[in-house]
Amino acid sequence: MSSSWGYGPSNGPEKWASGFPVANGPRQSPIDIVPADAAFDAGLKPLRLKYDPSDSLDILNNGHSFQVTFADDRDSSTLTEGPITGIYRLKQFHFHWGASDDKGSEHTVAGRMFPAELHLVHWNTKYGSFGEAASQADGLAVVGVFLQIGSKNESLQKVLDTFDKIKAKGKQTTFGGFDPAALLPGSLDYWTYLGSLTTPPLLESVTWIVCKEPISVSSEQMARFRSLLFSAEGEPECCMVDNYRPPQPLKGRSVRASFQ
Ligand SMILES: N=Nc1ccc(S(N)(=O)=O)cc1
Ligand SMILES: [Zn+2]
Repeated sequence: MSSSWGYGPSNGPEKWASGFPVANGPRQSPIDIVPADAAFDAGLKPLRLKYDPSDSLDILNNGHSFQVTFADDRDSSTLTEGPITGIYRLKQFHFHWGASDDKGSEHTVAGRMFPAELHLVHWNTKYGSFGEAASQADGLAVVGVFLQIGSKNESLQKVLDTFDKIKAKGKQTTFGGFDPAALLPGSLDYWTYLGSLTTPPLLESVTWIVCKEPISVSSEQMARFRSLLFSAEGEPECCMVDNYRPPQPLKGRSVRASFQ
């Protein structure tokens, strides 16, 4: 199971627990965020995101999503402040999306699904590498941003313009000089809680930071996401859609808000 997990009826989220028992653990992600239940915490600091476009390296179809990978050998693209302590380096960003505009996000807000969700993945530099950090309770911090249907997102379009080169699983191409800050909403108000990776290995090492304000994406741009394939060249074509895990039980966790 561990090498062939996916989002289909035979290998999807309902089947992951057999290969990854932590799937039923106490701090799994995503969750449904209920704003009325999220207590404002005046002790939460504003997010401090400092990204260097020269750190962006390449874009890859990994068979589950596509991801833009960053050089992480220096403190040049970092997340500090917010709910975390220390310095977390940006490793990659990727998305989750649906087969139609009425679904696709992993986190939901009072039961509302968005057509897609962006994840900016950072690791705690006290652990030396992403791999080491991923197994630590405070090892990772992921900033989640919802996408909602509206005007065309010109920054996102730069990413979508590479899709002809990464249509199939395993394809990658260079992608330098991209500033991920251009994908952030105007307000960095956020909800935060302790959770996990939302795909196998589902490690419970993530401080989740979910932005309240979505960014825009046009319906035509969402159609471009759906032109990617889960399948590799030479395999029967399988459209990359519905690559999201549904919300998981809160199990007594609290969600805090950085805003009133
Ligand atoms: N193996 N690396 C991963 C990194 C981030 C995520 S997520 N979707 O939780 O941001 C999942 C897996
Ligand atoms: Zn993700």
